[in-house]
Amino acid sequence: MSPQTASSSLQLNIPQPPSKIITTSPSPSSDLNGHIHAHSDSKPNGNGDGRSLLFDNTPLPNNGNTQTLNSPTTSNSNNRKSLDIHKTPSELDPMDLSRTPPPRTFAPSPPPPISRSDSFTDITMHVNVAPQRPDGVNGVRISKKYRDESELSRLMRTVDFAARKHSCQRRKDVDQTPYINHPIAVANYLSSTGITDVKVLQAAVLHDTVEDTHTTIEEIAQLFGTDVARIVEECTDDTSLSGLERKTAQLRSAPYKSREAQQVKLADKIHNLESIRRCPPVGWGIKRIQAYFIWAKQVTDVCAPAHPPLAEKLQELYETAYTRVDGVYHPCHPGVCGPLTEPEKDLVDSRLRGLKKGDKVCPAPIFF
Ligand SMILES: Nc1nc2c(ncn2[C@@H]2O[C@H](COP(=O)(O)OP(=O)(O)O)[C@@H](OP(=O)(O)OP(=O)(O)O)[C@H]2O)c(=O)[nH]1
Repeated sequence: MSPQTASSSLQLNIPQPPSKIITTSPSPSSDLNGHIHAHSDSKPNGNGDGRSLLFDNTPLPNNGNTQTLNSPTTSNSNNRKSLDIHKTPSELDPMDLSRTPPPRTFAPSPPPPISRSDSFTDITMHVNVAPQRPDGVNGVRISKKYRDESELSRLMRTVDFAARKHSCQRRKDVDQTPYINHPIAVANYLSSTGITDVKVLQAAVLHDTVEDTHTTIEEIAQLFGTDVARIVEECTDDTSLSGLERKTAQLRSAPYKSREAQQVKLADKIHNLESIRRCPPVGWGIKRIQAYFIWAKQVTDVCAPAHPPLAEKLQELYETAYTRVDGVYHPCHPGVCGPLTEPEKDLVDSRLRGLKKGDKVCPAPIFF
């Protein structure tokens, strides 16, 4: 949790259809009962040695019951990941996320399955979700005064809203970069790689507001519409879970998120990974960096078909990202990275030059 804000949480019931087939539409991202959790926390500026975040990257043998999720862009075909969708959660080793399946069938009387045809993940899933309530996000209408607004104006209002919400928060890097730089960068990754759907860009800008600030999904629905609110909800982790549980939950729910939420996820991860490569969070050792890369690749491999241009950039990052810790060069993703060349060593050095714990940080923000 952030040093700036106290932590509290409230639980909201977001109404959903009683039972539905997940194709590319809203997912059980927060939990599978249709609950989402709105939090008034800010990001932990936590440090750690990564001991609790070490994930096995060993590919599973395909036993015929396994759905293989392939990155479309990888030049490294032996890095494909398999998710066994037939084990129950209790059969899983929580430390072994490469073996973590997505949730199984939850609907008591499932309707006929419909295949996901817009991507080659081709997984069919029934999820039992909470019944619709009239007071949830489905019943929320965007405020009248915003209904005739231009898209550009709405996008700028979104950026302004997120900037206010994140104004007290800082990233975990040594410079304590203003937190808002992250959601803006996430939206920029999307718009610069061909995403023109303003709702996706708005959701990218807002994607951490519910998880990390005093913002509710209803507030977002009222100000920016239910489509944006749903994407944000899909990108919101349940912060009542432990860090490891959240990582597991992201892996499990990733295949069932809407295309739009998967696009935001890809951009979110690429910015976090680039940030780690350029300037790792203070206190992160190599084990924690590698654990984050290994886990992030598992998530982004699943989301890759939603936006191939970003998936390609991610693959390149996994194959080339090195970092240096205590004078030793390490691949950020040990399973995928190629050998480090001399020019790349210089690149790593120039990125990390002068970076050390306890360095003077940016001036403190001015509050009005
Ligand atoms: N790389 C990087 N991450 C930072 C920095 N400052 C804050 N973060 C946030 O920290 C999270 C990654 O750190 P973790 O240790 O894995 O997560 P945790 O603090 O939430 O447990 C990301 O949260 P998230 O957006 O919810 O993403 P994710 O964990 O869902 O990927 C990221 O946005 C920074 O300087 N560099």
